[in-house]
Amino acid sequence: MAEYNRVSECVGLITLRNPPVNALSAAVRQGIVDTVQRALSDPNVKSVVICGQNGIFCGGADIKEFRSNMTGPPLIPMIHAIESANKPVVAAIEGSALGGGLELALGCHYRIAHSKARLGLPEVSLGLLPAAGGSQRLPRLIGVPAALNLITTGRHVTAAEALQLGIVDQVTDHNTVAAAVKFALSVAGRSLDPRRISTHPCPQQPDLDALFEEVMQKVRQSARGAIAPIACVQAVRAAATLPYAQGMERERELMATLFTSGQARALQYCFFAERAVGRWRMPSGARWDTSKPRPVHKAAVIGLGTMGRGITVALAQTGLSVIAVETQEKQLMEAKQAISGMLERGAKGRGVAPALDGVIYSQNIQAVADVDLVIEAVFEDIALKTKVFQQLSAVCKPGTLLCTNTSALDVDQLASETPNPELVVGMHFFAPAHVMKLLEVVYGPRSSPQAVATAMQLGKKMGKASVAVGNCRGFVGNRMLKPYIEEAFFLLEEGATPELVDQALEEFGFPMGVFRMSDLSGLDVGWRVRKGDGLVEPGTASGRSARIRQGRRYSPLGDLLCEEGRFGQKTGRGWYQYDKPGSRVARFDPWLHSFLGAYRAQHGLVARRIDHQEVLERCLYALINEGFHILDDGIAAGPEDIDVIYVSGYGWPRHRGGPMFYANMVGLAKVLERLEHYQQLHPEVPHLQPSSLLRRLVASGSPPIHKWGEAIKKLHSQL
Ligand SMILES: CC/C=C\CC(=O)SCCNC(=O)CCNC(=O)[C@H](O)C(C)(C)COP(=O)(O)OP(=O)(O)OC[C@H]1O[C@@H](n2cnc3c(N)ncnc32)[C@H](O)[C@@H]1OP(=O)(O)O
Repeated sequence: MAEYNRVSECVGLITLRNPPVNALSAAVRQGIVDTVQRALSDPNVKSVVICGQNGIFCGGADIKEFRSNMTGPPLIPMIHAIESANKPVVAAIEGSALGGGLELALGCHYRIAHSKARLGLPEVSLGLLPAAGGSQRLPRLIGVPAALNLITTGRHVTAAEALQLGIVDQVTDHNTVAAAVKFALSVAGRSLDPRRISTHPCPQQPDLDALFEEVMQKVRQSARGAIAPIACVQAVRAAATLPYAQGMERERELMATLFTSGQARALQYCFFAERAVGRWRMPSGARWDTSKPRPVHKAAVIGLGTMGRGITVALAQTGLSVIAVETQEKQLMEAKQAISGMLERGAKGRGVAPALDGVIYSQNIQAVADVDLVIEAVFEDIALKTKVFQQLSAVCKPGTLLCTNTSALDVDQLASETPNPELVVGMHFFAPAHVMKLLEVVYGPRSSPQAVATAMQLGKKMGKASVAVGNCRGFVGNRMLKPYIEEAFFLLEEGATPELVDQALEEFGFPMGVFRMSDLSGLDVGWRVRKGDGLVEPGTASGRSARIRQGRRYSPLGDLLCEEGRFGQKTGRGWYQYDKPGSRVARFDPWLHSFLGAYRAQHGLVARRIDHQEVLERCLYALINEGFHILDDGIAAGPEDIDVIYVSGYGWPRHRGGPMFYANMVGLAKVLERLEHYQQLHPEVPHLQPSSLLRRLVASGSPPIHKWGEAIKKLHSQL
């Protein structure tokens, strides 16, 4: 797990070997301890180089070991032994040096990095802090403000930035190990005292208290209830104010609390879930590893409204050549200007040239004749989309993949209107499409595995968290959102206020509660859908019957606001009021509160006191319950798919792992009991009726989430 060689006669070369990322497993740590000892005791060795195999230095501690009884030598004494060595030790950093990997490098006396390497302490994103001395050494090396930035955000820096910050001593474009060996030879015999970071004091920083207060305030605000960023600030404060040994003790105490926390479990679950969704599978048995994607060199986007523009930018930024089609000349010109602006801003942020030449604009759908893949992004209307698909089928070369960007329409219905339904998949982007991480790749019963593989691969290229899901109303994300929003409306009828509901959800960790979010996205969006579903009736009806539609409880509150022209931020009025249309600061609106009072009186409803607990249970458990239906229906292959969708696209707090992980943490029996309780109180609300899968999982002893897949298979085979 760590290989030892002597090179250039007097340099001991230690190579970490643990594919794919040379994580510091027990065996690797043991290997390092043994090989360092060997190099230090060999009188022929004057200096030592540590590198990683296959172009990657080290991806940090082995995260998989965190949930087991950890064995093998601990990291801290291992790094101390390197730092206190009497021969220079040089880290040769290629690929990544992250977490424990960078902490190992900080224990070395010198660091040489390849220009393409990335370095960072991302422990905070796993609910931890750099507790192998990283929180104490980094501030001593680069100063408190820069260390706070890196440790509390977990961001990775390029080799160039690492050099500028003083994390590395040299950057090379050539063979990093060769450069490190040469460097190691040049420093052999020099005094190592100034190179032992733990012996340095932190660089002086004026007004330390004010700095920490300011950073702590910022971190608390952005953490939305996550505890690791706060512990990171506390650990760096210890580095800045205490001697090294005491700082290490503080680091250890803070880590002990984080390590066993539910948040760390949730965040580490998210890390693996994001990778697991790439290993997609369909109910037909088709899978990621047996389905070969088609090459996509040229793509097209049809319809350049908000979504089409974002999709064009996301595609062009991957280096693809894109044909962007909009039939109206004025809209085409406006879109061209907007897309160029987005590409320029994006390129500036990434320090690269904008891919302006990668996009060709056209008013004519014939321009897409030779593309490999088309994404249709016209208005959300099945008749219009069907017409576009028929045109595309006539125009495109054989084998072109036809994708529809839709948030709710029936992908299978669209596919059935084309001669090659196997080439059709949905690609549900989220606005703004070039920014938002989530992509739902929707397959119908006739979509070919190759079409799914191609869309998934393209999503990955665009940097999206791409999740393959089955075709149903609302797919996964929006289908689960419906009962969540409905419960929020019902709570208003029963006595809650938008402020109360939003506060409960925001304290839980959502960036915005349901009503602030509805004001942002526009109340008219849901209104249009409900009209299409035949649910909206004139607002004069009163009494209980006005609130039962299509045989189930219905709240017309959202419709009534729309009838008043209150569409949210864009009209300056919605569930809240705004200074002017388009402004973003939501304010209490006395009109809304007297409207709610009058509405309750008209419908004979008596307002009661509702607390945060009830808001969370009704909104979140209704959403989770729909998640169980989705799993039972085979629309999502596993709980990870649902959780990645909610964390990457719907603002579910990452430190709570996603709705299905949260249900697992709360306890399935408790979720079931609360759903049953609310269902008894509200028998006319079908989404509070516990899903049969939830019941069956509880009956089978509530297996932990990583065993749900197995349990579901077993339960289905018993049906
Ligand atoms: C006392 C505590 C001291 C230290 C604490 C730590 O060090 S915590 C760990 C800190 N390190 C990280 O957070 C890095 C995590 N890894 C990454 O960011 C990326 O994997 C990386 C290294 C940039 C490589 O990215 P790439 O896109 O090339 O590969 P991918 O992410 O798909 O990973 C490939 C497979 O490796 C598994 N893996 C990655 N890192 C670790 C790790 N640190 N421990 C265990 N396993 C790791 C990853 O899960 C992938 O496997 P798969 O089977 O596909 O899930």
